[in-house]
Amino acid sequence: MNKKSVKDIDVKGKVVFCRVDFNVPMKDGQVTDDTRIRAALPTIEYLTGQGAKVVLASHLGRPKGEVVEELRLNAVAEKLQELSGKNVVKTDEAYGDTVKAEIAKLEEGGVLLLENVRFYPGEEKNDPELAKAFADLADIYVNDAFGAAHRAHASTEGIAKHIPAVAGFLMEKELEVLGKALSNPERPFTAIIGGAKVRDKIGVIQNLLDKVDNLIIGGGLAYTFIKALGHDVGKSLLEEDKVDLAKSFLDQAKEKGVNFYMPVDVVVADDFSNDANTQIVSIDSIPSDWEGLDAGPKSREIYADVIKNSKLVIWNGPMGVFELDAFAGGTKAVGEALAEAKDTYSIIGGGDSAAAVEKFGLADKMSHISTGGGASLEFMEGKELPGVVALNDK
Ligand SMILES: Nc1ncnc2c1ncn2[C@@H]1O[C@H](COP(=O)(O)OP(=O)(O)O)[C@@H](O)[C@H]1O
Ligand SMILES: O=C(OP(=O)(O)O)[C@H](O)COP(=O)(O)O
Repeated sequence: MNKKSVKDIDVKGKVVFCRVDFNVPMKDGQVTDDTRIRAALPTIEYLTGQGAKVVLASHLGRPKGEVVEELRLNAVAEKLQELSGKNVVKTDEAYGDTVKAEIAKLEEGGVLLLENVRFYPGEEKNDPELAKAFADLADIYVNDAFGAAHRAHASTEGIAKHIPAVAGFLMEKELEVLGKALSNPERPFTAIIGGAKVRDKIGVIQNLLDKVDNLIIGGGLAYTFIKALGHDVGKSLLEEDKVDLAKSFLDQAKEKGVNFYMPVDVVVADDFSNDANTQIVSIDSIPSDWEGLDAGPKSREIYADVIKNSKLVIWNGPMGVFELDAFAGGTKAVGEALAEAKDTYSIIGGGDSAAAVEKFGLADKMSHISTGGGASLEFMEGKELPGVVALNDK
């Protein structure tokens, strides 16, 4: 990497604004998967060990510039305290005089976690004033939030214009591992794209079609493609205005010789809950008031077969609503197929996908679990990540 890292600067006694991606899955106010917090520990431990005063910043969810009580970072601070064994001061704001006063009280090696940076409208707009307000808190900026590196926001990009800006260890490691695997990919190369962020992910497919041999579409993303084939999707997740785009991807895959796989059958439910009535239906028979929440058994078999015959697989986004046991089967099947495919290099990307393999006890069987979903996809597309570009060159 041609960017400076924490090792290239002296941080002793300095206030370091360290952007991390603590956008972790939560339920009932508790952190349900701490992968992203654990992944940031090496940088935090290095900085504190060097005598820096560490000010951590993260987003959680998509509060859209407003305070959303459930998206405060208090539970994350507690989890960090437990995992790091260090006292973590938590502020209820992310900049300003109160925060400055708390930072002034920090000792060398102390850790403070700011409030969710997305409570401020300026964060996602990359407002220069907010970026300056963040920079005013610290002497040095460290970006260790690989999962948010594809976002040009005030705390991931704007701030780097004001103070020395370097990469953390997680950022470095992700770029190195992904760079190695994806610069000259082993073939057959398969991408599996699922999850719920349809708008984010559908655009990525265009570039993937020039890179991969096989493309598997699953999860909530699949229904826009099922619709593109002319089928009704009932109450399933659907981006109506992306149906034509999905249609064009189906055509392009044919032209480019990419094998395109999507579900042939799905598990539909009459309610978004574990107690819902469910049926397995072919994709041309989704009942109008039911929603598709998982891949069906035939689809799982097809996916497993493709995985078994691939040398490199990048998987981003669960195949169904795996958080509910009734709809976890498709995601589990893909995880198990990857775990069994010993000659296949498997890269898992995304907060929820990482949580899924962790939940099924398969995490140690994957070649690399990336903390970034969208970020790893954009990296794979060959796009420059704004959070990386903004850092100081070596
Ligand atoms: N068919 C579906 N309908 C609705 N939500 C789905 C469906 N399949 C998967 N999901 C949801 O997608 C979410 C993860 O999506 P996303 O954020 O795109 O993945 P990642 O964090 O791995 O990048 C999970 O919470 C899962 O419940
Ligand atoms: O969870 C994240 O992305 P991911 O779901 O693609 O892994 C990152 O924290 C970025 O979050 P965002 O997609 O709301 O900007």
